[in-house]
Amino acid sequence: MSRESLETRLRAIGAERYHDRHPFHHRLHGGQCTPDQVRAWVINRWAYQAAIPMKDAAFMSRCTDPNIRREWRSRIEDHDGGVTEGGGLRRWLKLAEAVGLDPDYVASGAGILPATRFAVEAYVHYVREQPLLQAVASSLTELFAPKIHENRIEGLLKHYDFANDSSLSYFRKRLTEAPKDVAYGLKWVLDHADTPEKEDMACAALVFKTDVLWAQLDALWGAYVDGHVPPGAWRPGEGMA
Ligand SMILES: O=C(O)c1cc(C(=O)O)c2c(n1)C(=O)C(=O)c1cc(C(=O)O)[nH]c1-2
Repeated sequence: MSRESLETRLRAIGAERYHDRHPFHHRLHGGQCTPDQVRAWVINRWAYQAAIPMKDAAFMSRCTDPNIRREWRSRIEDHDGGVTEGGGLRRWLKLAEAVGLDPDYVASGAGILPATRFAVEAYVHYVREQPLLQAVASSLTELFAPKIHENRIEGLLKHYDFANDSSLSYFRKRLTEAPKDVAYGLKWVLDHADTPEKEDMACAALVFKTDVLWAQLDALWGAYVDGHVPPGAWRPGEGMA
């Protein structure tokens, strides 16, 4: 298979399975979420945000080639930032404050849905344990992230009072961060998936990752749209500023 056809295959996986197609995102971006459903999303998505730099550290701990580590380390910097200015994590907590939550509550990870925690942990374990090709390929959902971030900025600004440049700064910043990460990741995968078996492995990694993302939104829907909140998970009214 050529590089082009592998890239086409990877993009087709996104077109079919990326979480922009999930009904929770349609609801969120279309203005149909209640304030508590938005809060539930902010609280649970923190689990993913908090785990991303840890999975990138796990990835880097496995790289013997300093060239890969040099490229990869900005991902951790993007999320953690410096002591004074912070990074993506701190920007996420600005969103938490804007929707009325106590940022310390959100950052504590309390109230996160069990299925969300399991999905996020599965991603970190996957990147720690699978061959590097799959570990890199699993990050390629970011090929599809700028489009969902743009749609989200537009949808939230249009429909919700809490949305403004400050509360949505996380997403705005990702629009410039994600493309550089994914350009490197995609090239690396296309360079290294040089047999049909490896191509299949790269595609399977991307499918796995779309499942990680989808499962988090299924959990959110079950708890806060259908109303089956599991024991110990956040209940409206908790963790408010
Ligand atoms: O809002 C989203 O839909 C979304 C999706 C993804 C993704 O596709 O995994 C990431 C992000 N955002 C994101 O902000 C982010 O920093 C990020 C890092 C990664 C990764 O796998 O390394 N995915 C994503």
